[in-house]
Amino acid sequence: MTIRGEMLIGATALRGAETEFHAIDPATGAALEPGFGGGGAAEVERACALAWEAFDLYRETGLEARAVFLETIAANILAIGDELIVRAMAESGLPRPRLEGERGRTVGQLRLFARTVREGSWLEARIDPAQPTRAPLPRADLRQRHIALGPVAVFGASNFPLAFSVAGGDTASALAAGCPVVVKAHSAHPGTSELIGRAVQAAVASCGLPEGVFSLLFGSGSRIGAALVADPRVKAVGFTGSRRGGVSLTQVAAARAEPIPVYAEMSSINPVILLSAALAARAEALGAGFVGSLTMGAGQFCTNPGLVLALDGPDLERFLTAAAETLGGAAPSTMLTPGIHAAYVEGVARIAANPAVEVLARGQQTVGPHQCRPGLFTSSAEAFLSDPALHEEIFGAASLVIRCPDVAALRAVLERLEGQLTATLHMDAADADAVRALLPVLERKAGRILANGWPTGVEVCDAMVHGGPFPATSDSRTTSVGTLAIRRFLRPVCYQDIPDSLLPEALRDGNPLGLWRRVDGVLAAAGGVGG
Ligand SMILES: NC(=O)c1ccc[n+]([C@@H]2O[C@H](COP(=O)([O-])OP(=O)(O)OC[C@H]3O[C@@H](n4cnc5c(N)ncnc54)[C@H](O)[C@@H]3O)[C@@H](O)[C@H]2O)c1
Ligand SMILES: O=CCCC(=O)C(=O)O
Repeated sequence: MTIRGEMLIGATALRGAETEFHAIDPATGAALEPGFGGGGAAEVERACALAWEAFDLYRETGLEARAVFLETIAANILAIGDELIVRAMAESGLPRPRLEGERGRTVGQLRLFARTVREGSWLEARIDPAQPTRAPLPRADLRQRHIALGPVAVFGASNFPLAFSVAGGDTASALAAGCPVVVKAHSAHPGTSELIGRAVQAAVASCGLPEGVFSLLFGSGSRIGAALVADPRVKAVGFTGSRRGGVSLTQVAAARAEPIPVYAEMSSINPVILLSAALAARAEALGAGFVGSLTMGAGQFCTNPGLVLALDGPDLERFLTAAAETLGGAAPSTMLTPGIHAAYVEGVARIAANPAVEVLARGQQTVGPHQCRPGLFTSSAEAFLSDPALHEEIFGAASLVIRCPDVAALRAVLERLEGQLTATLHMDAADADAVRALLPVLERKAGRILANGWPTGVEVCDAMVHGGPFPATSDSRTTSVGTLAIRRFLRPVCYQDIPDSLLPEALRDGNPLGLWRRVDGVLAAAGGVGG
């Protein structure tokens, strides 16, 4: 497949007339060919018009047809072959094994949503049959299902150029829900985006779907990104990126004549709590394991463990010695973009200059451009509680260990934290009482609570929650990874006394889709009303 520097608007491919830009290979600083033309108002208008035109048809595609569409996208992505991996490596600085794994995750995610679509429980069909003789008042026939919200604007993330980008979780879950998608590509990996975009575009065509089901735009976030979110035909937004970008888009969405939901995943420092018995039993192993998670992918994971809490004492010293030793040997690795690298260097300089912070260890010196030199820092609970600057995420392999004088201080630090994607507990049996005391706090703070693991590496499955209170996300009621993500793009509709032949199939008496439905209060397997 040839990368042409073109946007994909419905079935067409065209070059944007706005400012040309190139992807940068962060490992060399060199500009990659070809150049990409950014889109403008005309392309946003066309993509949104096509998406709106496609909406009513696409949202009523049969479950099987929609599932096959998702599976076709997955097959088309695999069919691109090594060109995809080579281009993604050049545009992101990420190594081959990581990108091959991410491609597997992306394809698996699409197939998981195909399974979800076929199974149909996301329709949440509910039927309360009429009770014409009920006294004192009869009950009407009431039936509920979920329908797609409308066209969704998706912002590709820089740090997962496949799994959180053009055909990543936001796109897969929106398409699964029945929503057309307009992607605003991340300018860090436009070639990867075009390759994946063409795979989706080809699937739309071969599955006989309306062309507006998918479009891909390039260009400036504050111009076409904001214009897309402001467009009245767009009904929801999926975003993974910076806190500033996510907050700005929620403001654009809230200021519309018709405000819409923005599902922005933004910032998290993912606290890790080392409880006393666990620390006593395996401080050295914990130190090494922690650094493995911290330095994975140059620390450019939203699940990166950026904060460690433990009671001060000899066992914490053992942990710190092991972590410092492992981190001291950690090789530098290329970061995603010059901008992300500059923000990391600035963040590390800022924390290192904080008088309440000790620099415990740095990784090996960098040898190339835009490389991340990992950093490990320590401070006290007292300093953390009095200085909000210490709560800020440094996107990259940097982490702060807080020495807590007692359990009350540890709990106070937790209470002071903003919302998080994850919270991790390292515990042994003797820590059970401490865990019981902390769990209610962690439930309030985080979307996922882990025991004796590391937060990096999110499983794509039914039970996953990759979300959490602000600023982890802009809407804590859902997740951007896993099958529950489909809910973000659905809303319930109730049909009262609508004749059976006019009802959507999901709600008809004969249950032609064979769904699990709640009928007269009872969750029932395939079968007609009353059957
Ligand atoms: N939470 C995460 O998983 C995560 C992932 C990547 C980056 N980040 C953070 O974001 C920083 C910058 O990285 P990035 O470029 O990937 O993120 P970003 O938020 O700057 O950009 C993400 C996407 O949003 C668009 N965008 C940004 N601001 C916008 C605005 N005001 N209006 C409309 N669109 C806008 C961009 O054009 C891009 O397509 C990193 O240093 C890091 O701190 C966080
Ligand atoms: O960067 C955000 C996603 C992190 C993730 O998916 C993972 O840790 O696997």
